[in-house]
Amino acid sequence: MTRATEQTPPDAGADFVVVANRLPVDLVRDKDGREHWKASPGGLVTALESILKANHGAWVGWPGVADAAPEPFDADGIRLHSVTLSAEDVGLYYEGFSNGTVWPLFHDVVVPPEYHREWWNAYVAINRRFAEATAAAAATDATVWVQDYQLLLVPRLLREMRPDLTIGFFLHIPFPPVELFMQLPWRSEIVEGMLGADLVGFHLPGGADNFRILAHRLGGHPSVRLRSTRGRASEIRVDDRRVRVGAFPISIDSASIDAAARDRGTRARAERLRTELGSPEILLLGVDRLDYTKGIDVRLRALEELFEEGRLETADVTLLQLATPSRERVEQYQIMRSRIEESVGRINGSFGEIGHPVVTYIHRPVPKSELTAFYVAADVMLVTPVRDGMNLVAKEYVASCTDGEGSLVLSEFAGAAAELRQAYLCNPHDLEGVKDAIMAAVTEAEDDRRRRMRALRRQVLGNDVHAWARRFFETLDATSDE
Ligand SMILES: Nc1nc2c(ncn2[C@@H]2O[C@H](COP(=O)(O)OP(=O)(O)O)[C@@H](O)[C@H]2O)c(=O)[nH]1
Ligand SMILES: O=P(O)(O)OC[C@H]1O[C@H](O[C@H]2O[C@H](CO)[C@@H](O)[C@H](O)[C@H]2O)[C@H](O)[C@@H](O)[C@@H]1O
Repeated sequence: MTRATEQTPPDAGADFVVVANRLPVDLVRDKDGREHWKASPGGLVTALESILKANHGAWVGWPGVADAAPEPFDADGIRLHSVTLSAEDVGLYYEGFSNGTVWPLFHDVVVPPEYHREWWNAYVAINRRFAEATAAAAATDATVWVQDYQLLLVPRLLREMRPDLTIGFFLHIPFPPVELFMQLPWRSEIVEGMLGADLVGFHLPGGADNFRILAHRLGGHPSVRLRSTRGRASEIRVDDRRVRVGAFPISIDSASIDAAARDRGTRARAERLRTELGSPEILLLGVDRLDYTKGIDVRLRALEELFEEGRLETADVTLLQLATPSRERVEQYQIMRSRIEESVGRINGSFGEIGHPVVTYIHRPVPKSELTAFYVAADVMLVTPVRDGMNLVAKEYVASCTDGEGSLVLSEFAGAAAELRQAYLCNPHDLEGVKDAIMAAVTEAEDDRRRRMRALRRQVLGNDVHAWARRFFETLDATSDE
């Protein structure tokens, strides 16, 4: 990787810049070629909105379609800077290196990662493009927060271009064990890229530990553990700099989801939904991007066996599975989609009645209000990923259980399991264990179920996404004061 050249800060620029693969709005191109913007209000936007507005904030990201090159514009007080990606860039950098190499490698190699020099070269070039756009958007001494695995090289590139900046980096997906990470042909470049930040954040302490070990093994950078009242934190020495490393588990806008779930319209929609689904005694729910990490296949297999064994009665139980389309041009996603749709067909063929499938499967996004009604309607939420950075769906479900009813079956391999200890935890690789967790969630005494949900709600309502952003910034501020 060649060094980036130092740049002069722009006269006017933002004091706070978020850099993410995607902008907080998506450009939508109609069939007739017309373009319009659609808000994509993820949790990150909600968490950072007030900080962005108060600090002349800017957001640098890809508008979501190939070859789009809109000029910078303001949306709700935030300056949006688009990074243009050609169709070839999308194929090599986004679908290729980001989602064909890093995503499976960092998710415990649940499908084989592919290592292609052409993908890597494009990843380096596009990371440089993001860094250049950020360097041009940031005011002197600004704070920049780089997001996620698509931009692992940006912190170092940006530091080389703009040494005046304070740089934070947060990884939203797991950081893998040393033995797996060592497969990566460009492992040193990736670690050095991340070490360009002043603060590197992970969801879990284990990810931070893995990173610290790799920084030493690959770059010879020593580290020390810091005393911290809230979890473990470390500091890595990189030449004359100190890079802080720590765990910052992300959350949701708990209060607003709680309020949306209490809304009369939402509750009425939830009632109607249950009727439309045939008024089942027990409504199971799954909500995921259609991704091979999410374990949709695991829960379908568990359900099929529970029906076959007669432990669940098909007359009483129905599953609503929302599987929103994701990364559809990546082969492993196509393979997983076929497998899931085949299972849904087989289960309904074996156990459904005319007009009453036992699995209702939706493969398209639904509006947020509809999703909240799904959460309110469900008796049991099934979250069974084989590996997941956090899983916000699990927390959203808990925030929606405003009457204290509802049970969460949660994989131990989701980041959320570290906080949601009172869920019905299961190992997604142990099918009998998953079946037992579902049965416990369905059959446990009401008092016990309510006790679990009370504890889960205390956790989720007491630790929201605003607290997450605050903790990250306080730590980042402390590093720049030292
Ligand atoms: N509005 C809407 N949001 C969705 C839909 N499907 C998933 N989501 C949201 O997408 C997010 C998924 O986050 P998470 O569970 O952490 O998994 P991720 O997909 O790997 O980021 C949650 O905030 C969900 O509410 C959908 O169909 N409609
Ligand atoms: O942008 P896409 O390729 O369509 O993918 C959507 C996002 O998926 C990933 O989400 C992760 O972040 C969540 C919040 O921290 C976390 O709960 C979840 O476990 C992760 O999988 C990805 O990291 C994002 O960059 C994508 O935008």
